Amino acid sequence: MAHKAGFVSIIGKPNVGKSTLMNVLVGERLSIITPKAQTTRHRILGIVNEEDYQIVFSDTPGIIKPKYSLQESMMSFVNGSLTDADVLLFVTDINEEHDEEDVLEKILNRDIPTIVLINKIDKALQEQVDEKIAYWQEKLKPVSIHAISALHNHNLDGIMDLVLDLLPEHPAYYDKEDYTDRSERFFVSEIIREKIFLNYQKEIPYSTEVIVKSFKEEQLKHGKGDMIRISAEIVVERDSQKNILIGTGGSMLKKVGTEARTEIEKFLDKKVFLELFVKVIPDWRSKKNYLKSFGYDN
Ligand SMILES: Nc1nc2c(ncn2[C@@H]2O[C@H](COP(=O)(O)OP(=O)(O)OP(=O)(O)O)[C@@H](O)[C@H]2O)c(=O)[nH]1
Repeated sequence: MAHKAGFVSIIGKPNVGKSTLMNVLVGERLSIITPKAQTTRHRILGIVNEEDYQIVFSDTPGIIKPKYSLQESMMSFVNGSLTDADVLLFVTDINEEHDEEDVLEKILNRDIPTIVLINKIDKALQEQVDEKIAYWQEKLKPVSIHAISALHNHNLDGIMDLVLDLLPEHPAYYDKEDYTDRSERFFVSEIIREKIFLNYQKEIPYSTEVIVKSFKEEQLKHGKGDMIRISAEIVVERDSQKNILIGTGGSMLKKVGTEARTEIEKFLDKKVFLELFVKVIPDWRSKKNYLKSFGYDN
């Protein structure tokens, strides 16, 4: 049988469940997930390899009207993923009344086969589901529409086969051993960022970036195996944010550090020693040079 390969972009508004879906489809916990909108800031690839195919999924930031440079970069990642997509998985949340015009603007007239996934139906009535299916059928005329729950892995069964049908014959784009394009360092910084999204409110998560400064493998004494020593910097925009991040007597930062370390140990399957520092860079989200050095130059 001929080999198939291609790019499948997962797109939609913030918080609809794109990262949850990608992790289920790829079978790895690659993208971080939080109840807050705009958790995903980059385009992250999740690769599914079999002998006769390679599907390269892209998780992308939720589509918004950008208000500052960081969000502009986030939207350029979305545009990039639309340029090379062979198939689109458009995810929409059945319970949220998003204004989807900006999404439609991006995907209509592109001539990319589109599958609509109406997500979070575990929280909806059948009537609502039927109504939304009719709505999206009329609006997008997609290849097919599925009412799913990514969180509960419900109704996802046929989607891989459908995607595969739509992919062209092509050699693999990536090594067949790879399951992502990102480094361990990147995932470590994402896990720390996830814990910040989960532990702080209001503007703190959105004003924060995490940079892994060092990542060193060390031998434990007495033949007890390896450990990884990681040092990471948490960047915020103002002194007041730094104080909140650290918390009274360092309590909050300690909590974030412990939660992150536990998760990083699971991810790397090694013992980890994690050190966190907080640094203020005024207005970094609007400064092109910082955005570039943090990986947002697209
Ligand atoms: N009830 C329910 N919640 C879900 C489902 N899928 C995802 N969620 C929740 O929705 C929230 C957002 O999920 P994400 O996967 O981070 O959403 P996203 O679209 O990647 O979000 P952005 O990073 O803002 O683009 C999380 O709290 C998920 O647990 C679902 O099928 N049912």
